[in-house]
Amino acid sequence: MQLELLESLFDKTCKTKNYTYTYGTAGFRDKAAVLDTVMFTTGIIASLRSMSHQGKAVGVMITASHNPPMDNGVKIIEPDGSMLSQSWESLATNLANITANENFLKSIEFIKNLIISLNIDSNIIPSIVVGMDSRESSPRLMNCLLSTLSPIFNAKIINHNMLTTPQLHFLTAYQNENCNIIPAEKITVNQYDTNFQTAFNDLLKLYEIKNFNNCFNNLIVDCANGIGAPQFENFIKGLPQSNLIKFINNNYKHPDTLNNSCGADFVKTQQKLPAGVNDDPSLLTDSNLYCSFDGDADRIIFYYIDQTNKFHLLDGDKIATLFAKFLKKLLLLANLNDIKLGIVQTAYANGSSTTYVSNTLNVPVSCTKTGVKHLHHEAQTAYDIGIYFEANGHGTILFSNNFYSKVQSCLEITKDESITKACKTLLAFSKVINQTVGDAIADLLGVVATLLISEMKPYQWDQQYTDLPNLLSKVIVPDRNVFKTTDQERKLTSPPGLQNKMDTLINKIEMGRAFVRASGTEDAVRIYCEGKNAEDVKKLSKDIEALIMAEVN
Ligand SMILES: CC(=O)N[C@H]1[C@@H](OP(=O)(O)O)O[C@H](CO)[C@@H](O)[C@@H]1O
Ligand SMILES: [Mg+2]
Repeated sequence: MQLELLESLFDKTCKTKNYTYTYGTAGFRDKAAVLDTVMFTTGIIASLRSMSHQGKAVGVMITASHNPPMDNGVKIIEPDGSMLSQSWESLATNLANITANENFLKSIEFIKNLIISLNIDSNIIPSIVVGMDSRESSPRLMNCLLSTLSPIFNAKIINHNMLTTPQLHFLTAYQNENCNIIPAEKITVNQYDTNFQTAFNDLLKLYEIKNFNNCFNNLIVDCANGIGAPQFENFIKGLPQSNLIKFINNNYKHPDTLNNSCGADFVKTQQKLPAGVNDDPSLLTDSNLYCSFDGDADRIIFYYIDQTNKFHLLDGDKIATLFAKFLKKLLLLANLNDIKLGIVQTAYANGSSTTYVSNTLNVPVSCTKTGVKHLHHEAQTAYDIGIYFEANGHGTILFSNNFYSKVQSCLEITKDESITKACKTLLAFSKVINQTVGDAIADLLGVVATLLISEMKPYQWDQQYTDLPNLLSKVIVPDRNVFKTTDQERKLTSPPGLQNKMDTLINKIEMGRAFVRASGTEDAVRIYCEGKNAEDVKKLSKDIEALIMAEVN
C-alpha cells in the first residue's frame, strides 16, 4: 500500500481545499464543482471497507438522485448490496475533511490509524465495483474516485459505467455471491436484466397471464431524463406485452434536462403530471397507468387520471399497502400465520395510510427517521416480510430466512392446490423484488404483477384509502443545522420554543399534523403538513414557514 503517493495523486485530479463535507441522508451530496476531494477520499474509504471484508467487492455509485443537474454525490455499497454501515459514515466524513483542510501527512496518519484500530490486514487486495448516473459531471468525478485505487491499493476494479443505483447494488451483491462460479469481469448489467425478467415472467406464468389490458391500456414511464431511460428501455426487451410501455422524459443524453419538471420527486411534491405527458394527447387517457422514476431510478411513484382528467397519485404509501394486502392474503391462503408481515414508514407517510394499515389491514406498522438506511434496518430486524417505503416511492420488501424456510416446508408437505399456489406465488414474488435496495424497475414489476394477479385497475388500487390533504415544502435558511429533532424527526428540540409555537397552530386544524426537519440532501429545511381540509393545510404550511423565517432572521 503506497500511501506516500497520496499528495501527487490528489494534485493530478483534484483541487478543492478548505471545504467542509457532510454525510447526508444518502451519502455525500453537493454542487458537483466541489466534490472532487470527497470522491478521491471515498475511493480510499471504499478500498479500506473492502479490505475489512477480506477483499469482498464494495460498490461505489456516483449520483445525486433527484437533485438538480449541477449537483452530484456518492454513496458506498456494502458487499451484501446494502448501504454503507453507519459506523463508517463518520470515518468517510473525517477523511474527506482532513484531506480538504489539513496537510497530507494528517490524511496518511488517519488512514494508518484506521487500519490499526479496525485490525485491517493491509496485504488484502480490495475489490471495488463502480457506476455512475447520466450527469455531465459524473465522468470527471469518476476519475477522481478511481485515481487512488490502482496506484495505492492495487485494487481490482469493475467499472459498470452508466447504470441505475439499484442495478449497482444488485450487481455488487451478485458478484460476491457468485465469486466462485462467475469471474467478476464477466458480470454485466445483463445478469441484472435476466434475473428480474425471468422472475417476472415466472410469476405471471403461475397465473397464465398473457394480456395486461385487464389492468391498463398503456403503461407510461417518465424516466426523469435520467439513467433509468436507457436501462429500462433495454430491460423491457425481455418482457411480454412490452409494446404497451411508452416512454416520456427519456432524454438522458441531455443531462441539463434531468429532473426538470419531471421525475418522481417533481410529481410527488407538485402533485401533478410531469412535463411530456401533455405533448402527446394520445397518452392522456383514464385507462392508462403512469409512473415516474427519479434521476437514478431507485424510486418510483404511480398515478392515473380519471374521466374528468383529474390527477390521482399512487405514492410510496400506496405501493406499500398494495403489496401488504396482496402478501397478507397469500399468507392467509397458505395458513402461514407465523410469518410476521409488517410495514415500515417515515413521518412523511400520509396519516390515512397509517390508519388503514393498522385498522383495516391489521398489519403492524413502524415509523423510522427519513432515509432508506433506517427503514431497511427496521424492516430487516422487525419482520419476516418487511415492506418499507418512503412516501416518495423509495422502498422495497425484505424477506427473512425464516420466511423462506417456512414457505419451503409448507410447500413440501401440503397436498392442497391453493396452498401450493400461494406458496409458489410468495416465492416467485420475492424474486421479482430487489432486496438490496429500493428499485424503480423491480418495484414496477412487483406493482404490475400484483395488479394483474389481483385483476385490479389503478382506480381500484387507489380505493384502499383516501389520502389526507397534505403539503411538502421547503425553505432556505442561513443554517439548517440549528434544526434538531427527536421522536423519529416528528418533533423539534431546537431552535428552542419553535415546536410549542407550531403545536399551537397544528392544534387549531382538524386532524392536523405537521413537522419540520433539516434536509439531509439539500441546503433547506422541509415542512410537512396534513389535515382534513386542503385550505387549512395550505394555511398551516404558510404559518409554519412564517414562524421559521421569524426564528432565523
Ligand atoms: C422528504 C423526502 O422525500 N426526503 C428524501 C430526501 O431526503 P432529505 O433528507 O429529506 O433531503 O432524499 C433522500 C435520498 O433520496 C430520501 O431518502 C428522502 O426520503
Ligand atoms: Mg434516487
